[in-house]
Amino acid sequence: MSRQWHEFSHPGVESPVFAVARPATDPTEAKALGLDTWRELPRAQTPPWPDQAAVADVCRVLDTVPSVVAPYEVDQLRERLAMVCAGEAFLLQGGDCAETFADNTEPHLLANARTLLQMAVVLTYGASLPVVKVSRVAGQYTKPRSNPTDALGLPVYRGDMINSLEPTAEARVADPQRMVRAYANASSAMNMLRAYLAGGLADLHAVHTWNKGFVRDSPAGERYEAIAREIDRALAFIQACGLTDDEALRTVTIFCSHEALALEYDRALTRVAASGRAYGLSGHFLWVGERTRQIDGAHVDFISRIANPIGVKIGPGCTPEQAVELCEKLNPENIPGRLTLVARMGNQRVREALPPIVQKVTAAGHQVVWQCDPMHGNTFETSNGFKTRHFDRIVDEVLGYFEVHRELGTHPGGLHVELTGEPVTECLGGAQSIEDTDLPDRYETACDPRLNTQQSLELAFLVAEMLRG
Ligand SMILES: O=C[C@H](O)[C@H](O)COP(=O)(O)O
Ligand SMILES: C=C(OP(=O)(O)O)C(=O)O
Ligand SMILES: [Mn+2]
Repeated sequence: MSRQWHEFSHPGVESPVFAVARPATDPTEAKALGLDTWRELPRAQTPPWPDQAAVADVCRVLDTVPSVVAPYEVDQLRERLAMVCAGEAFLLQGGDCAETFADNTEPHLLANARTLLQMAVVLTYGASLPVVKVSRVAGQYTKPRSNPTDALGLPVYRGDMINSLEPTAEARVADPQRMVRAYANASSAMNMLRAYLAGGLADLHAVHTWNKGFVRDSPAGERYEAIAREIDRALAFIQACGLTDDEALRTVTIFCSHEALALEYDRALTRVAASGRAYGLSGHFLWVGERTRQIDGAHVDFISRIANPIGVKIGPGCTPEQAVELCEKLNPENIPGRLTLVARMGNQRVREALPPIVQKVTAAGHQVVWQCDPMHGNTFETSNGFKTRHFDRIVDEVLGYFEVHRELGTHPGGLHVELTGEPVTECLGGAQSIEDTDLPDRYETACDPRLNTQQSLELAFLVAEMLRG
């Protein structure tokens, strides 16, 4: 057998891969691109930095470091999301509510990636469509909060990029140096993920073998056997056709995403591409949360200036008119794949709150990806003091979201979930019947309760059933 490898790929010198982006530090250029306009605007959830000069010092460092992602990757994601927009693909986004520096470890990152990939295989089969995989990773270090103080009366934890979860007054002081640590952690997370993915972590056969293990061991496995068997048969068919060595079966891309909340960080990691357009290169996909989506506010302005695919969370308080305004401001050129509207209505509201929004946005001709976040509208506190969500309500919200889109003839484009690849006990229910008395066993989240591995896969199988109608 000859031993040979391809040392060089040949993208061609015209390829965007060769087009190096530059720091967005030239004041005239930055002004023309509007990259600092947000600084003059009302801003919710501002990190309480005690020393603005220290913030500026840190940002000067981040202004010129190698970015976490590259512009051509960002464009690639936007193109894939354009397929979602056109009903030709499905979007799966998931990961920790809040990443932490302590948990930015290989085991944690790989477990989360593996769970996302396992879900993606099931959904690919269920939807008979390619699945775009986006993780909440490599930058999900900031949190908007309901109250400025916690139950102990301390300044609230706002994510590892801003302060520490440790419950002391000193640890809760916002520290801009944390942005440098966030950048270092984000870059190393992407570095490791890219390496494992290139090495075959996403091999379709391996991922399906893990899923078969899940079906075998899950108390509700029987319900999922039919789909698992069908996937088995499809893979056997592919093998019989001699397609097993296809590169596409072994490698996939996982894009990274986070909430654009600490705007100082995302602005500092903005670069100007060769095209002259600004890219937020702290992540492939940046979104603005329910608490910061004010149309004339800082966050919406900032993401309006970058060329990335972007998202906005919309809760039950969002009016159809507000949704249309967001589309006009964030995607004036109506570029497909540019804007994702992430509905997080709660299972009791989704069936009445979502249709008028979808109708109005569609009637106005806006092309958006419709994504369902069935987590954030279904959070409550148990009598023993744990912030949690019930699996049944999560499933019901997804069901409601599919019903709405089926009724309106629009594409239910994707799912956005908080999950981890570890056997935590943070959300109630699922086949393991987690109850409130089980929550203290492994309640490890730094912010919101995540689906554990089993619950994530169960959700994927249930959604695959829904997708098959
Ligand atoms: O992740 C989302 C928000 O940060 C979270 O739901 C707000 O949580 P809080 O109500 O505990 O502040
Ligand atoms: C804060 C979040 O969501 P939302 O803005 O929808 O509350 C989140 O996704 O963690
Ligand atoms: Mn959350």
